[in-house]
Amino acid sequence: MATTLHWTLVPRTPSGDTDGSTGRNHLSRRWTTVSFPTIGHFLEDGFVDPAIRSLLDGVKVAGPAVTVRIAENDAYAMNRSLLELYPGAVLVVDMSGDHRHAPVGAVTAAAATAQDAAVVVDDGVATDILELRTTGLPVSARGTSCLTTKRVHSGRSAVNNPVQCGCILVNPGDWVLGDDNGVIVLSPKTAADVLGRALASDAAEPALLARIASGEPLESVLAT
Ligand SMILES: O=C([O-])CC(=O)C(=O)O
Ligand SMILES: [Mg+2]
Repeated sequence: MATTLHWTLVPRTPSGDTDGSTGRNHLSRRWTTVSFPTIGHFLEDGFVDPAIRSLLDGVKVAGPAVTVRIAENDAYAMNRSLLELYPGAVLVVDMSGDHRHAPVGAVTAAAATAQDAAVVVDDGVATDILELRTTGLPVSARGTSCLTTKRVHSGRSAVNNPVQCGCILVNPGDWVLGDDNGVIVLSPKTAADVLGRALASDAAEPALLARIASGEPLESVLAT
């Protein structure tokens, strides 16, 4: 079955950054050309627990993080974080270790879509999977459940603070890259450093594959 790639919009930052050469928008456009697994050839840190997987197929997105930590089933914290989203942003949800209550579903996805957010990465489960597929908003999560968050407040919830997601520390504004392979979180500096190296590696790979396909002895193709 054919799959659709869901690319992020080029994000507009809350401050209206439209930098054409070195800013966020420029980086976002360049992320669309790099293979995310190539980054795994260069870095050891920033790779979110692979148990957090895209619930939709054919997803490839990149955008800056808006974060929320949800404690004690607090659905209101999720609502507050939805109000902080901006075009191209990635909502990163820290469930404080709760992998039973789903903070993301049809209503959340509709609100995130209304804010032109790119994707939701949820260190917990999601719900309303049928509606999520229809909405088309990419959501990465540990799985699905019918048990949801509740209309309760928790003083331990927080929006746009550093959070943990899939054993990775995520700061608001970090780059979040996600595709069907998994999710990567990079500080702006690391992201800027690795992008050129990853693009160069991708550019070199077709020649390597062509040498293998042409029957060249593997001893001469593969470094030993
Ligand atoms: O309210 C929740 O906890 C999640 C949900 O069902 C929705 O966003 O539709
Ligand atoms: Mg729902």
